[in-house]
Amino acid sequence: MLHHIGSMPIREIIYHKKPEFTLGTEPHYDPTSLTVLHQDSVSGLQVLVDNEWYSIRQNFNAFVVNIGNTFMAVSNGRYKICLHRAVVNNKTTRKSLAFFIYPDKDKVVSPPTELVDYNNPRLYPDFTGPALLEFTKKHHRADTNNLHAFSMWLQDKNVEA
Ligand SMILES: O=C(O)CCC(=O)C(=O)O
Ligand SMILES: [Fe+2]
Repeated sequence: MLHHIGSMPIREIIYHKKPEFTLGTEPHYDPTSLTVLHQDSVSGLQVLVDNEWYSIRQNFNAFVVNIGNTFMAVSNGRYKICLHRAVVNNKTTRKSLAFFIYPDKDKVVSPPTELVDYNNPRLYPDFTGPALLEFTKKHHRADTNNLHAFSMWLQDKNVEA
């Protein structure tokens, strides 16, 4: 289900219970700037740290804030994306509200000059939100070179244009 508040979509995700271990979402990075998640009292969200999956303790009174690829690019790599997935519970249906924050469509994503210097060269080229979304839809990459792959794709696209 997709609701819109201004240009910012909120999605209600319902994971119906399944008897066997099933993935609700494949491991992925969010293309957003930030994703704000509100989870009900059923656990299911997991993050990959040092090659191990850890469950995020569910807390109805808290939000989980995920850094997306756009934020990683705008911070010139200082803030890191985190691979995550949702697993389906075998006893209870789980509900999660996801609030996806994207840059305005026509804004160029570029890090502030303060974050770029000799020791911290530009990691990613300028891009727009819609270009990153197009890439994410076409190539669902869940590896740490996600933004690098996007940069290469963007270059090829610009050469073609
Ligand atoms: O259901 C969740 O808690 C996570 C959903 C998610 O990662 C996403 O929609 O990008
Ligand atoms: Fe996600």
